[in-house]
Amino acid sequence: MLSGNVISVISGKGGVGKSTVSANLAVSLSKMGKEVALIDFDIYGSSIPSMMNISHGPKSMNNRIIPVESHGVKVMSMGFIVKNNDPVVWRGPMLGKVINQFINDVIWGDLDYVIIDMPPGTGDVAMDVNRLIPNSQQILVTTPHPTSSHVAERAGKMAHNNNHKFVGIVENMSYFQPPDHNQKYYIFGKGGSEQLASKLGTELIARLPIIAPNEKDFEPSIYKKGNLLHDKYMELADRLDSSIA
Ligand SMILES: Nc1ncnc2c1ncn2[C@@H]1O[C@H](COP(=O)(O)OP(=O)(O)OP(=O)(O)O)[C@@H](O)[C@H]1O
Repeated sequence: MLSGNVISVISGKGGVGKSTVSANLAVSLSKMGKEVALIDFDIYGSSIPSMMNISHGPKSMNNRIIPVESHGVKVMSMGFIVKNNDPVVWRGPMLGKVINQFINDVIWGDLDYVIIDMPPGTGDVAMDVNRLIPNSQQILVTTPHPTSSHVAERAGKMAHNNNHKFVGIVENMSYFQPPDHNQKYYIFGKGGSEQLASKLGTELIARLPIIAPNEKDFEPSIYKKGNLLHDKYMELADRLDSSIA
C-alpha cells in the first residue's frame, strides 16, 4: 500500500518538462532526507527509467515487487512493463490492473512523498489515472507559451473536476539567461502562467530557466549541485514540503 503525500505531476501537452520536473522533484525531496517514491504512469513516452539511469526492471519477492532504487528514490515505471518500446493500446481495465498492482503489490515501505509522472493531456488514460488515484494533490507543468498554457488550463480544470487539490503551477523553460549575463530572454513569452494560476485559483510556485544539457554528463536530466536548476528544484522541494507538512 502507498503511504505519504501523493503529488501528481500533470501537463496539458507533452514535451513541456513534466517528467523532468517529476524526477528532479523526487530526487530533491530525497536529498532533504525524505522517503520518496516516483511512479511513472506516462505510458505514451515513459522516460523516467532513462532519466534516472535505470537499465533493469524490478525484482520480485514472495509475489511482491521490489521497486528499483536510484538517487535514493524508489521507482516504478510503465517502461518496466512495456518492452522494447512496443506500442500498447491501453484500455481502462488493463490500466486499472497495472495501477492497482503498482499501488498494492509493490513493497514501498513507509513513504513521505509519492511523485506520480502522469500521462500528458486530458485523454482517457489521464482520466483513468486521475480517477483511480483519488486524493492526490496536483502540480501543473506548463511553458509560458500561450498554446501550452491554454491547453494546460484544460488539464487543470479536469483535475479540479475530479476534486484534486492543486499545489501550484511550475512554469518550465521560462527564460534563457546566458552564462555570465544578467539579461534574461523570455523566449516563449511572459505572464501566461500567472494568468493561468489565477484562472485555476492556484499559485505559480516555480519558474525554471532553460538550461542546455551538459553533454559530458551521464544523466543529463538530473541536475547536479553547481547547476542553477539543481538549486531551483531544491527550492521547489523545500516550498512544497513546508506547504504540505
Ligand atoms: N528547463 C529545461 N531546460 C532545457 N531542457 C529541458 C528543460 N526541461 C525539460 N527539458 C528537456 O525537454 C525535453 C522534454 O522534457 P520531458 O520529457 O520532461 O517532457 P514531458 O512533458 O514529460 O514530455 P512527455 O509527456 O512527452 O514525456 C527533454 O529532452 C528534457 O531534457
